[in-house]
Amino acid sequence: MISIQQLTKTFGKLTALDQISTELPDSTCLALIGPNGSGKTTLAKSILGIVHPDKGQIIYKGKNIIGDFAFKSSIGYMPQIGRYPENMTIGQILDMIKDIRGEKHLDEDLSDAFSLNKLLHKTMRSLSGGTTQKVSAALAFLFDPEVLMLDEPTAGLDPVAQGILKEKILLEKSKGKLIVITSHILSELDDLVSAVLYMQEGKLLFNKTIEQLREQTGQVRLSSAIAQIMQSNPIS
Ligand SMILES: Nc1ncnc2c1ncn2[C@@H]1O[C@H](COP(=O)(O)OP(=O)(O)OP(=O)(O)O)[C@@H](O)[C@H]1O
Repeated sequence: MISIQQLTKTFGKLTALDQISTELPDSTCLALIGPNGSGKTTLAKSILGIVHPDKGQIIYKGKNIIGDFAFKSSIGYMPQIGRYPENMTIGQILDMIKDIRGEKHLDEDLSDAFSLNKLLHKTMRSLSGGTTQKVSAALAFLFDPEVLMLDEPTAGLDPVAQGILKEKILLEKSKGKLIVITSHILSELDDLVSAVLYMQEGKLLFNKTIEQLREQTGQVRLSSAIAQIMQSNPIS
């Protein structure tokens, strides 16, 4: 579980994160959603250690992880657009990252399911957007991390690859992992997420389970439930 306490981040006069306090439990696939500019990426990057918050704490296993580089080995990250050295091949990228991490225990489920072993000789420059996404997904899960942060993970993937990734996400959730997905495509989250954290203007509006959202709104589909909540609680 990750516990976020009074997390605040400003950029000049803009408050990107406004005293966010909430808990992200294990065995959860949590959707981090909200309008453009609401602070989702800033929150995700704070957990990833890319953004340094001004105030507050992010507690993982009893320790504040802000500025703690050791935590990074517990987290897998799939960026929306993966950027890799263009002249390197998929095989070289995989080998380089395995070398740097030096870990023996590898989870190659996604590499195998996406048949990346047939593409190892291809340079990153020559890959389609979807294949680059497959490499990013395979890397995020490769070291069997306890926490996964996935940014628009299925965007750009074909339906078969989307299905493979969704199955993998659900499998890892069932093993007790915390998976945080940032997405604007609510329909892709419907069969995946077990909780929703909704942000608006740097504030946390709610962090609720799917069951709570369904009970509150009477809606089965996530997109309909969120739409109903936003209509009944418009934020000016
Ligand atoms: N490095 C930065 N310097 C200045 N302002 C920033 C920086 N990063 C983010 N912001 C601002 O902080 C606010 C929150 O941005 P953030 O990227 O977290 O939003 P988001 O919810 O992820 O948006 P989107 O859905 O468009 O990706 C925005 O107003 C953004 O312009």
